[in-house]
Amino acid sequence: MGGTFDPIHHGHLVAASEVQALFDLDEVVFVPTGKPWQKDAGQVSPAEHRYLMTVIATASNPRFTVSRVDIDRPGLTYTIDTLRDLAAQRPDAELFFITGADALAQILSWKDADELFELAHFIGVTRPGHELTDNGLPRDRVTLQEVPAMAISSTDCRARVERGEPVWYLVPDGITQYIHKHHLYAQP
Ligand SMILES: Nc1ncnc2c1ncn2[C@@H]1O[C@H](COP(=O)(O)OP(=O)(O)OP(=O)(O)O)[C@@H](O)[C@H]1O
Ligand SMILES: O=C(O)c1ccc[n+]([C@@H]2O[C@H](COP(=O)([O-])O)[C@@H](O)[C@H]2O)c1
Repeated sequence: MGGTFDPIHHGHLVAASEVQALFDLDEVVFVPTGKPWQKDAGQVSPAEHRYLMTVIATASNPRFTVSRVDIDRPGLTYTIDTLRDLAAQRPDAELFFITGADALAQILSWKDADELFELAHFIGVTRPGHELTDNGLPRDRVTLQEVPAMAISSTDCRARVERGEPVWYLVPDGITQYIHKHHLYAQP
């Protein structure tokens, strides 16, 4: 599962857990982006903070791991490179890329979109406020999957912290503590 994870929240974790169980996946690899090219670079927290929060949030699940491939690769982050790196590290694995309905709708604008579908099967999960459609996508390489709806976004979590509002229970407890300890999201 790729994402900016700024911060990781329970929407990500529920989606990953549900897909792991339904597709009987051996491992869910969370891959924090290095430099997401479709997001404003100045607005994204340093990669090491996002990586560490992802490690903390996933530590208790034996099937969840975190990969540094995107944050250690210089330059902008493209999923085509993520999948090539993961495939090289796990030559025998069948790869699935878990993504939200909003990201899936944009996938044809991603770098080397055609080749993406050769490297992985894409699982698009429901996300409140975004319709789940696979228009124009190869049916045999994309599966749409309903997961329990969690109306949580990283944008909202950041805004809540900035306004001094709680994010308890939207993110794992360790993430709330990490955000406060490191004064993320422009807290006073
Ligand atoms: N509540 C949610 N339910 C299901 N999928 C989600 C949810 N939140 C995010 N996702 C999906 O997880 C992936 C990574 O998301 P990302 O890290 O960008 O989080 P985000 O909450 O969308 O962040 P932001 O609000 O900063 O854009 C994306 O594919 C996104 O669609
Ligand atoms: O490869 C691309 O061109 C591309 C463009 C936009 C997003 N992505 C990937 O989609 C995932 C979710 O991205 P985001 O920005 O919604 O956090 C993450 O793994 C990104 O690297 C990939």
